[in-house]
Amino acid sequence: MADRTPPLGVEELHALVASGEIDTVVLAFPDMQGRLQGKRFAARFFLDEVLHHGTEGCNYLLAVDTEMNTVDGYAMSSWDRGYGDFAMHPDLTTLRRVPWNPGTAMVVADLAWNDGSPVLAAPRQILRRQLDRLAEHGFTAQVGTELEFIVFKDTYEQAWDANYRGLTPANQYNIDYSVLGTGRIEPLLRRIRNEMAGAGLTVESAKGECNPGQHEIAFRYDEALRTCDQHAIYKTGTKEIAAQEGVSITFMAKYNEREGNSCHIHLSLADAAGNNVMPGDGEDGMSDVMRYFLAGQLAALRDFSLLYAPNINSYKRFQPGSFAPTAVAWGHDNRTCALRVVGHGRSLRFENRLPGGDVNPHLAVAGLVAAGLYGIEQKLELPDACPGNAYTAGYEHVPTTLREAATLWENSPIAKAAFGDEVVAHYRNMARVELEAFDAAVTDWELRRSFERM
Ligand SMILES: NC(=O)CC[C@H](N)C(=O)O
Repeated sequence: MADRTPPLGVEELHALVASGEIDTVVLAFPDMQGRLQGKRFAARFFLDEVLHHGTEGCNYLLAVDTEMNTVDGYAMSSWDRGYGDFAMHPDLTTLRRVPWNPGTAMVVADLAWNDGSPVLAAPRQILRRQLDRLAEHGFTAQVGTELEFIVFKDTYEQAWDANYRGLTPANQYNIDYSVLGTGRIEPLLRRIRNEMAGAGLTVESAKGECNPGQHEIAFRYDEALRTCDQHAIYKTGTKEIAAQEGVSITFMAKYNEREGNSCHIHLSLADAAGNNVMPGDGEDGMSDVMRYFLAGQLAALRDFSLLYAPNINSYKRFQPGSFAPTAVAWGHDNRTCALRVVGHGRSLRFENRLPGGDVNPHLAVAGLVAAGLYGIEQKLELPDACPGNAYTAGYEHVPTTLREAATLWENSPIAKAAFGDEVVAHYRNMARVELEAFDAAVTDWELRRSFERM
């Protein structure tokens, strides 16, 4: 990891503020959708006050819908409870520059109630709890997330005004792995790569993808919480850079009827010495721990789909022959399965192919860890690998709608045992709110089919 810009130290921040190089500090936390919510502080005020005492934010930030409407059904936050504050405490291990905002540093916050107790339903707290459980078994989770996105030549404002119709993608045809295709927007991709490196992320590469204008930038895996924080920073930063460049980028799971935007998540376990514990001596090259962990993924995949695919739109990706999964199956380097085992020896890991670009990484990785722990604790037996085309092999299907996923989640004993009733109810309500909003909406699909022809 030689090329990593180290996250900023507090002493260094003091010096940069004194010299005038940094004048702004963003303090933010990932919300239920994985978006960064918070405030931009004058750097001197941050150093004098916020660094020591934190700040506050309205607790409705974990109880609104995607469009920031107040909605009912959340036990921790409501009109009846007065929509008070929760505290935001900077996690200084996340302090970094964000080069796309000149003179600015950023730090991620943990949320707590006034009595100091953690906000259990906050995504970062949910992940921390599962990582603590994993640590009790002597392991850390090493995670990489692979976000795909589509670039349009229209600005975000033009896209909004056009109702997201008739936009011009940055490439006009399939540019999967095409160096010519990525070259077409290399100034944008290069800015994103270099400025993310300046924010402390370890960039690996950029490549083209199948849907016109679709690309992927890969980052090196890291410890789970760090990867998830960086995922949120990258997503926000990429949209900010796109806006500055007069273009727009979407991470939505399924923008149109062509290939969706995935966010494959890779995970391996390391022991206290940092060694990967996934490889073993058996014929399949896997350790018992890996087999249990993978069996847990299969057992909980449907119950935890809400964490991997949290929106109405997420479920439109799961189409046969699309490289997005439909089958609850695993295989060795098999891209037709929801779970793909990849790498050898030190690099052995599995990939969950369910999540789309709309995933909340903190929640999804919490799901992967909880599922794996279920497998370890129950010593679950791993079914046979799928050797061929999992799309047509008759496996159990991943949920096809948010409604199905929400019902599975709500009734899951695995979810209740791992996450607790409060967290299960909170995210069940989030799905209910989305479903009610969607059920009440008249879509352009209905208009096209019905206006004249019905
Ligand atoms: N790189 C790939 O395997 C393509 C994934 C595909 N875009 C999806 O939505 O899942």
